[in-house]
Amino acid sequence: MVVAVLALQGAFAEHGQMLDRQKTEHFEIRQKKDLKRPFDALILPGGESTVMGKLLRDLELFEPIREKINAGMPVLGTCAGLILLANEVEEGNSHLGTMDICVRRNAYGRQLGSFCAEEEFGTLGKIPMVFIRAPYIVKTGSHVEILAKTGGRIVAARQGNQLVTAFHPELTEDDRVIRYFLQMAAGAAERR
Ligand SMILES: NC(=O)CC[C@H](N)C(=O)O
Repeated sequence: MVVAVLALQGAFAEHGQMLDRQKTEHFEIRQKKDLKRPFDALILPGGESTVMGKLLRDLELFEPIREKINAGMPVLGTCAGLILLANEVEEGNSHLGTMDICVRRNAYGRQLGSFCAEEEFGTLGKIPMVFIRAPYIVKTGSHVEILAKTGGRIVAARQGNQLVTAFHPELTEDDRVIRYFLQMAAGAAERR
């Protein structure tokens, strides 16, 4: 299993460290030629979705990455990565738009911009969740499975090969979310 981490901006290094802890091979995608190297799964990290969206387009990574995801490449989008995957962004433009969700950016206001919570995640039990100027999901399409909520708001979901979290699993020691994603990716690799 080889995981590619989009490394244009934001918290990509932390994802690399998390993958190291899982003893999973990984490399960074910074430019178009990096996409030539084979990989089995992709991580879109947290950061600033507007900046990442612009860089994806400027560096001509946008279309090839969108095509890979639409063709079934397992992808984990955390925070800004979630926003990049959403097909609807309230009061803004969507980016890759491969996932049938509508998101609200910076959704908790300035005061509550960053906070921690502990909530049930699918069948994994209670997961510690770190939110940093996080979005939440306001609407999901019929093929989207809701995996976690905090304060009644959707903060994790899955649609087939796409897994998104509004929080940052890479910033805690708890490895259950990344293990869930790696299993999802291993299942997809088996089916190929
Ligand atoms: N920690 C994050 O990734 C924050 C997301 C950021 N507020 C955005 O809108 O892109």
